[in-house]
Amino acid sequence: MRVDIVTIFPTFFDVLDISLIGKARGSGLLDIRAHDLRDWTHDRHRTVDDTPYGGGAGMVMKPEPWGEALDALLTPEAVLIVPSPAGEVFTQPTARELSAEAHLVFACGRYEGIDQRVIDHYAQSHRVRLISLGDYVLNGGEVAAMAMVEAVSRLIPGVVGNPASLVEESHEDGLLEYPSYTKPAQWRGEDVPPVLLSGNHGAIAQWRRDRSLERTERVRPDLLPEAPGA
Ligand SMILES: O[C@H]1NC=Nc2ccccc21
Repeated sequence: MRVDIVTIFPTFFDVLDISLIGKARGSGLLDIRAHDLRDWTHDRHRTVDDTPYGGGAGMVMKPEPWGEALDALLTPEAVLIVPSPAGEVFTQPTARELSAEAHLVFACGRYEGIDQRVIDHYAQSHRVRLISLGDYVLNGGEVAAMAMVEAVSRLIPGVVGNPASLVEESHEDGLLEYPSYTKPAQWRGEDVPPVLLSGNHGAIAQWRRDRSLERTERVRPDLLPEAPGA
């Protein structure tokens, strides 16, 4: 998978050089590149924003630099992802969908966002998706893009060493993950649940399922299968 990220803070994505994503980049499984939007400006101040038509606080990102950057980076099959609080909420099914794509281009907006004409222009020729991380306010799209790149990349075969570890995870089966334990069997007077030491795989699977349902019911009842809209 190829991933292009356009941002005014390209060094923000240096962190992608480490850990699993870094290894996958090295092995060619992932081709992730961060680009500085200002490379597509031509004035002395490398201007990327201006005051909003209609007035109001804040600044809006100008369409020209975005047009030049996206013309340079988009391929016909690319999905243009615009992190935005006005977008669909990013979920594990979204991550799974996007992990099947060949090319993702993230347009990270700052300030009050990107001139709407950029989104409308590319929607005529490409699949464009506005995606929100959730109902809270960030200063720009970079943190959202980072979260999405990690959630999507780890689903690509070969990126995460043991694919089985992708299955028993929170939200993979639609429920929250059961609690996990490792050695020592006793710690500060607390014992590991005995069933986990029993070697009875059927009982262990049942215990884990019960804990997963219990936790989901307590913390995220909206995820339960019979919940409306689940
Ligand atoms: O305001 C944030 N809320 C959720 N997602 C976002 C994505 C990009 C920019 C800003 C946000």
